[in-house]
Amino acid sequence: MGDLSTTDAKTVTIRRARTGDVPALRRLLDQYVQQRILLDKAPVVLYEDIQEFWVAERDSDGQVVGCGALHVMWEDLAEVRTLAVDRDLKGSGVGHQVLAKLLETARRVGVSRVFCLTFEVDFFAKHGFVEIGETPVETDVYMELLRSYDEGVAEFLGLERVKPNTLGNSRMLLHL
Ligand SMILES: CC(=O)SCCNC(=O)CCNC(=O)[C@H](O)C(C)(C)COP(=O)(O)OP(=O)(O)OC[C@H]1O[C@@H](n2cnc3c(N)ncnc32)[C@H](O)[C@@H]1OP(=O)(O)O
Repeated sequence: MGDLSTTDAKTVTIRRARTGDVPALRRLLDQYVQQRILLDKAPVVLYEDIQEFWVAERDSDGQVVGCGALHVMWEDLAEVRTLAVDRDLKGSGVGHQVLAKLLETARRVGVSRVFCLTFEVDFFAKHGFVEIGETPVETDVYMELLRSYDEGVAEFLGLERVKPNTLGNSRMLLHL
């Protein structure tokens, strides 16, 4: 057989992440953390969060070329995190496939609203996310969320101590 066509080389399968994917997740993150596009996550955090992650595995060679995570914050609320596609494959539809899977997962677990913090406003808007200002929870839920040790929840709440991490990002919300 000859070389794979360009289309075949970009065909991926979206599957749940496994612990063995952590080095590949790190490689994907490393492409974007230095420019402060994505927040860094230590390997231990990736292992702890592995059950939240989905990956895009390239069919032609089994390489992980995309990832994304869904973090549930409250009964009706989750956040899309760490959505990343290998630099060489950007614009091939992989990001949309991973995000679609995260939103399907959100529906399945019973969440009705999905938050994200991103520079990629147009990309998320294609899936119905809209920019928001205030943190979209009632005061009693806000007070409960303050009890979380999770940095992402602190960013969602807009706490001063994490604001340097989030400068320039847009806060977006999708109603499923
Ligand atoms: C909450 C968070 O995690 S925020 C962080 C988001 N991540 C980042 O900013 C990290 C850096 N960026 C990335 O990793 C990626 O660019 C992402 C995740 C933002 C988007 O993933 P990509 O795979 O590049 O996006 P994808 O290709 O699916 O769509 C982008 C555009 O590519 C083009 N495209 C989509 N499919 C194809 C295709 N088959 N062939 C050619 N072009 C295509 C389209 O123009 C598409 O635009 P559309 O929105 O009008 O459909």
